[in-house]
Amino acid sequence: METKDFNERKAFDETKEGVKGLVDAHITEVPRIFRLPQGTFSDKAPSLSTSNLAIPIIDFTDIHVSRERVVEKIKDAAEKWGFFQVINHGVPLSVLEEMQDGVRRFFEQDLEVKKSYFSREATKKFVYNSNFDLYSSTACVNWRDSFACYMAPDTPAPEELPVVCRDAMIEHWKHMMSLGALLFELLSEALGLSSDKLKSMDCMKGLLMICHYYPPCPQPDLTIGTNHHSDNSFLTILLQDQVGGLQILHQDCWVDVTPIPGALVINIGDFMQLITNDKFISVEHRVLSNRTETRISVASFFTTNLLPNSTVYGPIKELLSEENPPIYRDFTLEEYTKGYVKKGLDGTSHLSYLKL
Ligand SMILES: O=C(O)CCC(=O)C(=O)O
Ligand SMILES: [Fe+2]
Repeated sequence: METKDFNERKAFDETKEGVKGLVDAHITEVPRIFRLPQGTFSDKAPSLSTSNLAIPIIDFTDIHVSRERVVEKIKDAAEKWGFFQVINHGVPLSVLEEMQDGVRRFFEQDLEVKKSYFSREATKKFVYNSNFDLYSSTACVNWRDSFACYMAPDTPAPEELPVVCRDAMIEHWKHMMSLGALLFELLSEALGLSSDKLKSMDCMKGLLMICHYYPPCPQPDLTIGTNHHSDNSFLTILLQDQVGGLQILHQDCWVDVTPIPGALVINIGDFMQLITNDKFISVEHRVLSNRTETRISVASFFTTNLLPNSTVYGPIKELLSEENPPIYRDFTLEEYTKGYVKKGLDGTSHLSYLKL
């Protein structure tokens, strides 16, 4: 990173006010460090023929009576899209709405209180900052502020969480654990394995909750809310509001993940692609900025990421054969995540790092 770039990033960081601070100061032009390289949006625009493509929507209403049908749909979505939306998943709408309100309350609270949570220390339970990869990524800084908290395996005590979003986070986390358990069962079945296979591999041991706040942007075409990336998780459950802007790369086209009230977006992460030996795919996605509205999202990542965890993962033996030999070497989540964080969301996949 050039010195000029570094200095500008540091100055931004030291305000501890994030992107919201710039917007509150009524800037009219996007600062240099947030600007995308020219032409970014012209490479893979959704073409006319694919603009009506939509990621699968799976209804869990009758899951108890038609589990096989749901498993079939999940299998198809995990193999071809890496993304699907779930409706009638059992998480009450009030819990989801309260979580979004909690995120808004956190970012819009008294500035000094908010700044007291500002940190880049990976060991802290709860951290608020803007762009986790601010000092490592060579890509432009993103138009987004975030806070992050490991909710499992060691769930924080309520006092360790900000008062404005504490109850909402705990309630949301409980529901993510039960929905996560169901999803890991269904995914195991979709792989032709016993229902508890993925859970028994500790895929849900860790849950990292990251809440994003995307302020409106005066020049949305010059920057981006989240650079394209795939997730370093086994599975991610995403709650997005109704603003829109999330897109996934499908058959070389960017496809909108259109918000559906009450739905949750589910996506396969890198670790799932690795252990399924590419049967399920971890798909790249990004978030566009917009001129008028603040967007809020809550991502629940099933992973222990940087927490100490010596479990060694590799392609699941039962899925391998002579015709389907392992594509990836063994790894730990910590090792993978260190490389992922160092690289940052620079638009390249980290999966190739483990290729045999
Ligand atoms: O804000 C979103 O909708 C997506 C965020 C995301 O992709 C992530 O946190 O990995
Ligand atoms: Fe993501």
